[in-house]
Amino acid sequence: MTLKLADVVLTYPDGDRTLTALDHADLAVAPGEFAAVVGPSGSGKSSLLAVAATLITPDAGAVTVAGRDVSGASAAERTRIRRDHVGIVFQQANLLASLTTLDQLLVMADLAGRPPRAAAGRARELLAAVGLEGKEHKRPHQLSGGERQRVNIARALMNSPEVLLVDEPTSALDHTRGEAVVALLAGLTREKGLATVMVTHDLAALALVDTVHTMADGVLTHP
Ligand SMILES: Nc1ncnc2c1ncn2[C@@H]1O[C@H](COP(=O)(O)OP(=O)(O)OP(=O)(O)O)[C@@H](O)[C@H]1O
Repeated sequence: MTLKLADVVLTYPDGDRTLTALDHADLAVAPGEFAAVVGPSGSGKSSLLAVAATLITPDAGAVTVAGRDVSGASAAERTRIRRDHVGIVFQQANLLASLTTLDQLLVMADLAGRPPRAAAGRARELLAAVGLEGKEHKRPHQLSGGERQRVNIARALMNSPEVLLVDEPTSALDHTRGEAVVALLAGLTREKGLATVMVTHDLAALALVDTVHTMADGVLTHP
């Protein structure tokens, strides 16, 4: 399994009580598997992604990312694991307004200390793979919402992650563009052997995933 959460418990302080956001959650995603997590607002879906992304350390349980046990890892080790093995796609593209499409991707390689020449080749390849050939020199305001989300996906793949975590990728898009973005994620997951987890409210998106996990009050149930 490329991504594995075992018996994960996560609580947040809530006044003089604690709120259980993840209640003994288990999740296993294999290479090339496209998994969806659905559930009502506040049920713990974003918390699950944050734990899988090593952004939050749970109170208990084990988290394995790309074969690395991150449970006991230091903050610096977690940052390195996240940078080298995890791609994260948020709801809003969060692109840097002044940068071209190509530079949005090159920044990622630069942060990871990769040589610029190889990075430029990879960035162009990824932009072609997400259907953005010819848009390399456009800035975010010159792109449509769907195109910005494609840049976001290409950027998340820049450092060749094994795990791709995607939070509500279609929420800012109309139905047709949303469907195209999910189809793109499904294709990339298979082609690149990614372990992909997508949180979604979009029932149409579920037609293209392999597994649907349901979250309710912090409890994750499996197909
Ligand atoms: N930093 C935090 N501090 C305290 N409580 C939090 C924090 N983040 C989330 N929560 C609470 O934890 C629970 C799970 O939140 P989470 O954001 O994971 O749910 P979600 O399923 O992603 O919701 P949505 O679909 O609305 O984004 C909620 O009750 C939320 O209010």
